[in-house]
Amino acid sequence: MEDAMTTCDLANKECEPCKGGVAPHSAAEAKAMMDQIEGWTLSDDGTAISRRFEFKGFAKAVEMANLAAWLGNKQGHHPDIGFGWGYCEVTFTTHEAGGLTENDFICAAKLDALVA
Ligand SMILES: C[C@H](O)[C@H](O)[C@H]1CNC2=NC(N)=NC(=O)C2=N1
Repeated sequence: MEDAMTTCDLANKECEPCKGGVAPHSAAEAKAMMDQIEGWTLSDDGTAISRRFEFKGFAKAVEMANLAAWLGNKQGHHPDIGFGWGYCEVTFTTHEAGGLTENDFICAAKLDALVA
């Protein structure tokens, strides 16, 4: 039996271009995916995942924002990013699906791998 997908498997996948008409994960499917990523929070409505990175100072927060932006651009799947002194908050959702798809979890796992 194939063992459950792990973070490293997800991190080795590439995002599929967001095609319209793709159904988002159900809340149950999204919840099941959460144990394959580290430190992310599922939104109350189950449509997005966020991770808050905390740092001393502003420069590291900007660096993290740039890293998340670079990853999103490379994958063609873009995060929403908020940052300020001491923190950077990264959120993934699939806008074209109106919720979460595998792309969001792939990007989260890739970001986890970059900061590990
Ligand atoms: C045409 C282009 O691939 C799409 O507009 C992409 C761009 N980046 C995206 N990023 C995210 N997070 N969700 C999307 O639905 C999305 N769509």
